[in-house]
Amino acid sequence: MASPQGLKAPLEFGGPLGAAALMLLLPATTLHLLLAARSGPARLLGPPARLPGLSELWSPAVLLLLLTWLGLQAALYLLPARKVAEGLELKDKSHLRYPINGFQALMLTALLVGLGVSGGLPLGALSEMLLPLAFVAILTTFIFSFLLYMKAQVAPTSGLAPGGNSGNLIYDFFMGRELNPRIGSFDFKYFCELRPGLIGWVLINLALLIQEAELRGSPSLAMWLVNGFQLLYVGDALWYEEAVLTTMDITHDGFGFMLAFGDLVWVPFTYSLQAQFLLYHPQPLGLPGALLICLINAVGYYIFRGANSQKNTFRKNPSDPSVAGLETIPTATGKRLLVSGWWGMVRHPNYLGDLIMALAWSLPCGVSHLLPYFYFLYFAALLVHREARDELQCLQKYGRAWHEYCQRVPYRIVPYIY
Ligand SMILES: NC(=O)C1=CN([C@@H]2O[C@H](COP(=O)(O)OP(=O)(O)OC[C@H]3O[C@@H](n4cnc5c(N)ncnc54)[C@H](OP(=O)(O)O)[C@@H]3O)[C@@H](O)[C@H]2O)C=CC1
Ligand SMILES: CC(C)CCC[C@@H](C)[C@H]1CC=C2C3=C(CC[C@@]21C)[C@@]1(C)CC[C@H](O)C[C@@H]1CC3
Repeated sequence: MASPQGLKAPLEFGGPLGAAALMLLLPATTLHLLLAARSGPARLLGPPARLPGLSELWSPAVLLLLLTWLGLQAALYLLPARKVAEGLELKDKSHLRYPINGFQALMLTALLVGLGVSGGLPLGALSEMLLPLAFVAILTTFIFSFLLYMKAQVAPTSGLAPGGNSGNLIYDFFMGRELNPRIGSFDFKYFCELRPGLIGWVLINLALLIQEAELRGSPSLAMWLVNGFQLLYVGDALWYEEAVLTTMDITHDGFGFMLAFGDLVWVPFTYSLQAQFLLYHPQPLGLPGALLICLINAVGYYIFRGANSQKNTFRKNPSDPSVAGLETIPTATGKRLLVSGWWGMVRHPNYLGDLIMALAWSLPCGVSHLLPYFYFLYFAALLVHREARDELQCLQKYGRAWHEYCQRVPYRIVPYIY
């Protein structure tokens, strides 16, 4: 297949070979982490204690459960929204419209689950189904990505992403060809980025907490902390849902296997790893330790939210009193870059806050195992890679102004270190 004109972009992730390797490695890692969390030694590295048979992985009933979940979230997405936001300008100068009702979807899901649990729904049993659920989610993601790839064949060239149209089938399948695949007003990428995976993640956490209460009489303090911190993070993402419209995932990346897998498999099944670990490996945690961990999470959240809100307010209305006094660098595009406040401390202060929170999510699991620190380690690698991708795009957008910003704010994520 010839690549459409004007869409040539340097290959990322090691090209087709790297993409093929990741498509094997990422599902295998997900299953490995789930198995390791349940095993006695809970080893992050090394072979799993045992390999599951196909009968433990495949279940039509679990597939039905997953499809019901996706259907429920799609129905909530289609409900009237408090606001409809416009995305950034597209190549053809048009703007797409997006419903802002993610937080409403979270609340309605909580209401439905609450009603279900009080009516006898055995939510704790979900914790026993995570392995087959992840397996069917992986299969579903492969099929979904194939359908997205086929849909892109009939999309107009202006609707294709800059990165996923190399002409190599494997690479383009992985990166995603179409930028904003939609049927009518239903936007698949926007829907997947924030709803089924993120809300699924907190639901899995809750199931693990309920299961722990059933097993041991009450949930442990460590389990409460992990549930509380991650619920705050997911609630925040959905409350500030509109901010996702300016992320590179929405504005730049195509929707293919990488994002579909990240949203539908990676987030719910690996981001809940700490709670999974705690169910099978209870950890003692005293009040002073818990308070210290809460403080670490609060500091991380303060930086994360402060930095994100400062940039979002500035981009929406630079004369807003909360940002009007900040120092800025003008760029040739007419946009300005903040060079004081949070964005004068490091070039990605929101990543710093996010990483501090990631550490706080692992600490309740103690220091006896590396496994619960997987999220922190993976996330540090993801943010370093993401920061390099973002800076390249900023350099292309802002040229000399970006160079000046880098000179004035030399550290990327951690002051005086990186
Ligand atoms: N938990 C997870 O798995 C993940 C979480 N995240 C989180 O999601 C959030 C969004 O992150 P991400 O999408 O990577 O990008 P950011 O929110 O960091 O946005 C980057 C963009 O901000 C603008 N910008 C950069 N520097 C400045 C400045 N000095 N002044 C003004 N604008 C500036 C540029 O866009 P422009 O100039 O065009 O406005 C740049 O492209 C973050 O909080 C991150 O931590 C991200 C990935 C994964
Ligand atoms: C499959 C690979 C390992 C890479 C997968 C990456 C995805 C898991 C992430 C890419 C960008 C993401 C964002 C978020 C979740 C993780 C993914 C989907 C947030 C929604 C998390 C909450 C924040 O407040 C906003 C984030 C936007 C980007």
